[in-house]
Amino acid sequence: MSALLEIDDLRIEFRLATGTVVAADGVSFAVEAGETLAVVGESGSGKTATALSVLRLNPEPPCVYAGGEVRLDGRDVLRLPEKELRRIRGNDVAMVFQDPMTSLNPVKRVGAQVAEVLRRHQGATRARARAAAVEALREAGIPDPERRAGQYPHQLSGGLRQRVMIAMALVGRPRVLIADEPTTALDVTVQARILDLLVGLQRKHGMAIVLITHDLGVVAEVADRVVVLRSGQVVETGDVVPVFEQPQEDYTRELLRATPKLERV
Ligand SMILES: Nc1ncnc2c1ncn2[C@@H]1O[C@H](COP(=O)(O)OP(=O)(O)OP(=O)(O)O)[C@@H](O)[C@H]1O
Repeated sequence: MSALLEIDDLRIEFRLATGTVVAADGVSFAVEAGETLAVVGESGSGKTATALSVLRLNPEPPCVYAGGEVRLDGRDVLRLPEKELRRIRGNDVAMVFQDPMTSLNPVKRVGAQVAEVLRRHQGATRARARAAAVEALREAGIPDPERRAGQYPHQLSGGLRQRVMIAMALVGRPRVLIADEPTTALDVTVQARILDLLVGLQRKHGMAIVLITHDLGVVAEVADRVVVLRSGQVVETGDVVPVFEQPQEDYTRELLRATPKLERV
């Protein structure tokens, strides 16, 4: 049986005037419903390029998907027509990024931004989308969501803005959530609350999470499995506890050494 999301021997190239950068060089991993898979590795190892490939969101050009497949329910996303890709984005697969200020529209009320996702992807009526948006904000842990829905991004704290992003990502009930450094910009206590929120929503809805992070403390706290990337290649993969307790590769050991404290191990 095939997994919900399977990345199979993926090769991503950025063909630049200065030469070709290989961001993914034969990357393979799979994620099941209800599971959290962390992708870790130093800066430039290909984490984000690999994550964006799941929705075919790397800019083409300079990006070329030069080999392999990204299968969602067995269908290769990289070979789907744009119309079907649009249906998958926000419906089956959603993303949360590091910096909500750049992803939110500064001149639009946050409730309307959440509602728009539903209208765009699911053709919901205005009234239903509005009600669902308030519910999504509530589910994302935003107090007094009716009032907050009428506010603009700059009126919210960084933590609340990230919760709005999570509401936008989850309002379409995606089966896969790709979270790229979702808490990196936040201070430590807010980080912990946002991670708790994601884990809670995952339990409730059974979605798969692909968590991109350089923070192995976060991985230890929330992930089931981990993929260690280096220069576009998977150097080590497995369940988090054995990989962290007995890493097989020097590169993984170095990453672990660079992490100040790991609570679970
Ligand atoms: N749009 C792009 N145009 C050109 N090169 C790119 C582009 N996106 C990524 N790259 C290159 O691909 C390689 C992998 O980048 P990627 O952003 O996936 O790494 P990363 O592991 O996510 O790093 P970070 O932790 O710094 O975000 C890097 O060499 C990067 O410069």
